[in-house]
Amino acid sequence: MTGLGYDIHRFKEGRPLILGGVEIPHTHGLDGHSDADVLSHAIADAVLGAIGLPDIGHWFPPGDPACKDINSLEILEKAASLIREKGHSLVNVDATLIAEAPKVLPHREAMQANIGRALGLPPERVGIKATTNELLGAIGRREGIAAMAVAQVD
Ligand SMILES: C[C@@](CO)(OP(=O)(O)O)[C@H](O)COP(=O)(O)OP(=O)(O)OC[C@H]1O[C@@H](n2ccc(N)nc2=O)[C@H](O)[C@@H]1O
Repeated sequence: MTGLGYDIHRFKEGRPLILGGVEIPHTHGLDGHSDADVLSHAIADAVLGAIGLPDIGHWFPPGDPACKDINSLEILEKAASLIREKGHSLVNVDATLIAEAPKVLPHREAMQANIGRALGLPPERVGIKATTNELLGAIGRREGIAAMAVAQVD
């Protein structure tokens, strides 16, 4: 089965920028109730969607004090454990980050390692790409970062 995930977060000054569990130097971080790791959120929704489970907002409700500043690698761990509990196994995930800045690909291997560890996958089964939005729309105006992902589950 295949699952699809999408997320977007606004930039906010004074927050660290966390993507795939890696803190990336930048002028702004992302706003959110959790650590706002937009990449991990998109991947988690793809994993959950592959077997028809409710999305991350169901398991980690926005505004729930228990989720305040949560490390989103924990969200990935939860998604992967739900897959295993239901008797399925994760085959691979693939994601694209959409951001004008900063350059994220220098951090690709660190993100692959973190996400792979959280999901129980080797790094080569965690695809991470990035693209700009060619200066178009909110992402093009550097107002935030979006991510989309797919997951394959047996
Ligand atoms: C990771 C967490 C941890 O608290 O917070 P953030 O760091 O993003 O703020 C949340 O799980 C982040 O959940 P996320 O799914 O992005 O939040 P929202 O967009 O506000 O959606 C919350 C819930 O409302 C549901 N929803 C959303 C839009 C819509 N038109 N109808 C809906 O029923 C979604 O299915 C989701 O379960």
